[in-house]
Amino acid sequence: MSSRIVVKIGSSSLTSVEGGLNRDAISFFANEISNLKRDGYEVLLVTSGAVAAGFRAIGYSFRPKLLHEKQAAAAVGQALLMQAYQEAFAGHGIINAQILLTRTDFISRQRMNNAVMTIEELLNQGAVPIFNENDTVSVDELKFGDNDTLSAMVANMVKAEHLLILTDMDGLYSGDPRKHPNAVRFDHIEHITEEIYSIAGGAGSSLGTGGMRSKVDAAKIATRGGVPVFVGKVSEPGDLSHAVNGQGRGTYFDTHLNSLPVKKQWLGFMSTPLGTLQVDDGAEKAMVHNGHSLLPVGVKNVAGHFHAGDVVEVVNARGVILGRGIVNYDVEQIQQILGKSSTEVFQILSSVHRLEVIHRDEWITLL
Ligand SMILES: Nc1ncnc2c1ncn2[C@@H]1O[C@H](COP(=O)(O)OP(=O)(O)O)[C@@H](O)[C@H]1O
Ligand SMILES: N[C@@H](CCC(=O)OP(=O)(O)O)C(=O)O
Repeated sequence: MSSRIVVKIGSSSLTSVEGGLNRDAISFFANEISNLKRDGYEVLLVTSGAVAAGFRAIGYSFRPKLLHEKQAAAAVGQALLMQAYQEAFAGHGIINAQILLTRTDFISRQRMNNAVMTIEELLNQGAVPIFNENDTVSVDELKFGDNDTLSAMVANMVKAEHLLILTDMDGLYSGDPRKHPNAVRFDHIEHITEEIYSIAGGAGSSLGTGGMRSKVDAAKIATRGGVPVFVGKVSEPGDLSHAVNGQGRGTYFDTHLNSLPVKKQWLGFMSTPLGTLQVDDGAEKAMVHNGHSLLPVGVKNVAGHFHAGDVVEVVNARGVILGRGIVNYDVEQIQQILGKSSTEVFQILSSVHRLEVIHRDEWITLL
């Protein structure tokens, strides 16, 4: 299998504030991507810009704010976006394919497997698949909202070698450079800490959506899935190859993990937790640092409405989220056995299927 690169391009790099596509930018990126293909990489493109490309064409003077207006603009703009890419890539003899996804597609293992099979075949045939969110059918709470998260999920799904998130800023700075001119750039980030989150602000222009915050979110998802991430600017010929080779103008988020099995990707980033377990310091250490399962004795509190087999979030004594797991008991059972030793659990419950509250094979650390 040749190396796979997922490239995400934000609205701010493709469109103008007045609305409409910047065709020069599109042909520049098509050129950069075709060079990567020539170097032997398989490239998957996640592109934003449908709303920005379509809102003028459909008759709005400003980028719309209401959901149904944005969806209408995106429906118009998506066709314009694909047309522009197809024209630009055709000049390099490259065929494109359009793939529109929503968060629910990732929640369903079957839909995800189908998507993976289609993508594998497209890559086999030498095509460059182009992804965007399926804005028309996405509903508020299910929306990716920005395509940064989508790009991380795609990168994990196809086990990419790199995720390159391209934007109008050359990396993550110690503060938004638009507001803090003396901010300095991070070249490498080993671990995404709370401090990194606190400096990553919102969108810098009326074109973008998630700003650096959603890019850090995306970097967290991808690096947890074993995919290293570059966030930065690609505006000169050769910049995209430099970004792949570690010499890009931006910030690199390192990963020390191997690619995550699909089941754990689902558990960590696509599942919906139905409850929360609070654990004590001993259980935190056992689960997070020693790779052990969670036993009833380590559980301090429980909240939510769930049954055995559902996903729950686990927090430590200070309320910090440690990860997610599939729970082996109903909430009512946990209320009876929290803090109890294994012997007591067998005395309290009439039948115990598995002693662990969460087995280590059904757990993902998200710190
Ligand atoms: N700490 C930070 N470092 C760099 N940029 C930041 C930071 N915090 C916020 N930003 C803003 O994030 C913007 C990029 O995100 P966004 O506008 O959503 O672009 P895109 O459309 O490419 O996704 C930058 O233009 C910048 O103003
Ligand atoms: N799906 C939307 C993406 C919205 C958006 O602006 O995202 P981004 O520029 O990546 O922050 C579109 O194509 O307009």
